[in-house]
Amino acid sequence: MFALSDLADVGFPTGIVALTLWFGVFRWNSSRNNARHLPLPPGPPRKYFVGNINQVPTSGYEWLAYDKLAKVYGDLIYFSGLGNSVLSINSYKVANDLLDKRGAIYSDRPRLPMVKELFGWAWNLIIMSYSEGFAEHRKLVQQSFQPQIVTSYRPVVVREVGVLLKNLMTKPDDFYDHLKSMAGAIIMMITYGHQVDSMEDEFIQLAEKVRETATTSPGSQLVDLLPILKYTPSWFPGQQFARHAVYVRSLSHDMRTRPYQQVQAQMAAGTARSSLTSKLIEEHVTPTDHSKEDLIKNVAGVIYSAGADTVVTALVHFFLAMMQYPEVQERARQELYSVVGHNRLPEFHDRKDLPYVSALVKELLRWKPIAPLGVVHCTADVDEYQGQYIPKGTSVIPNIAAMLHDKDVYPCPDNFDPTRFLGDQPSPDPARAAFGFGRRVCPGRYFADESMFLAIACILHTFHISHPVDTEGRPVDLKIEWSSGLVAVPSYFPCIIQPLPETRKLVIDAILD
Ligand code: HEM
Repeated sequence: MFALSDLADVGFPTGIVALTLWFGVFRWNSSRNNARHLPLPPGPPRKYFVGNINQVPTSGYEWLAYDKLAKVYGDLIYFSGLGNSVLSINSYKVANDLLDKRGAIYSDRPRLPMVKELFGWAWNLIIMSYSEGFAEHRKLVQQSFQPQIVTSYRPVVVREVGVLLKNLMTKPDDFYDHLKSMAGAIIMMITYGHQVDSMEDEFIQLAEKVRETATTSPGSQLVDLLPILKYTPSWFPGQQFARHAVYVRSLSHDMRTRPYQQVQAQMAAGTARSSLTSKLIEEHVTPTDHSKEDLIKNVAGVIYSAGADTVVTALVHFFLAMMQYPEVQERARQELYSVVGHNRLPEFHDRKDLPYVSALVKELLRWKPIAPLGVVHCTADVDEYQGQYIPKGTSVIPNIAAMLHDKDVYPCPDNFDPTRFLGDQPSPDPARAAFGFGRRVCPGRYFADESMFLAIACILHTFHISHPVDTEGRPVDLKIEWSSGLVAVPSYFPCIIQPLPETRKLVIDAILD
């Protein structure tokens, strides 16, 4: 991965030309628009030429590094230099004031030449800017995941949770793979009517390859700060990422087109299952009008790319929390037994009678944030906030992890404690930050919440989860590390998963079609 200090690797002439051009343009624009000479928000000391942009955290666990800086500079930290400005937001209040309430200014995405132009992800709504068709794409995705529509996906979730339970019974050590397979199967069935039967499925494998390449957050690469570098040839010293880009571009292309083509072929043969894609094709594509095909490919592709990883990560955190907090696990199970009994699995309609399990799902979103820095926003215009000037084109990074671990809002934030959401004065719902903000808030949030609830309720109802111990009975050290991509994915850890005698039969009988 590149850091700004690697500038020497880029080669003197390219570096110096880029610096001069970008620095000059940036200085001219900033002074022209800040007519009242308001101060910029505080940040680390700036050096001549590069400013303080080289202090943007990029080396892993960035959310903790921002949080540390916030203790020195406050909730808003500003970095600038080389023609770029970055604003880190470290409190929910500021995120709500700017990203939610001033959505018209704060909902664009930055240019991100690395991800969009080199890696070929420009079609993906997650990083799409206003000018690239955001409104049209967003509308279609949002319509497909409104609460009323989400309830129509429930049979698919029920089926795949049943498969998950069976898999956990037969091969408990592979729980991580089973979760990936379940989340992928749900998304593929809803989006493309494609039945996933195992991790070997070609589309699950494709998503795995994409996941392997997504180890850094968009915006953290040198080429994102100095877009001119993308014009240097792939053999240029320090441009190894250009070669890697060719591979990633092919994955992006396949993810967008291959499942779509499968639906097209099945529709032509009359064998297609009804799905989001088949419905959109029926509504928008005619023999003489194919103009909406790209839009449909993009919309389906973004659901495929965004929907599975996030839910898998939340569920892996669930196993971790249950290992570490056996008393929480037992209380949730007792609630399930008292409401659902031993003769059937939990169902969606049970949720209203399961306050503790519902609180557990909320605590899961808060405890180990899934997307700790969300997705970077960008200002579409200049702005003023608390007497400070925020330039147009500023990349805005919400530190969601810090907001969900604010000890004034969530006391003892590192503890997994669902009771914080119960009683007369519950803590605020973490969904207000965990799913992002304003016009870019996660459109899949209702669906994610439903899938997580059912999987968690059914697992707790049928399995006991415990921490592995060594030969002397001491808990094994788990040595978990979290990745730095958009989703902070934990590394594999061992976990003991055993069927409960009371409900074992329910897993064996779980209906599969
Ligand atoms: C626990 C699960 C999930 C979490 C924590 C999560 C979180 C997020 C966050 C933080 C963002 C960025 C919002 C912003 O820019 O402020 C986002 C965007 C997005 N999410 Fe999710 N997400 C989850 C599940 C899903 C699912 C299941 C889907 C699809 C079915 C989905 C689809 C999307 C899309 C399409 C965007 C981009 C929206 C845009 O840029 O306008 N997400 N999500």
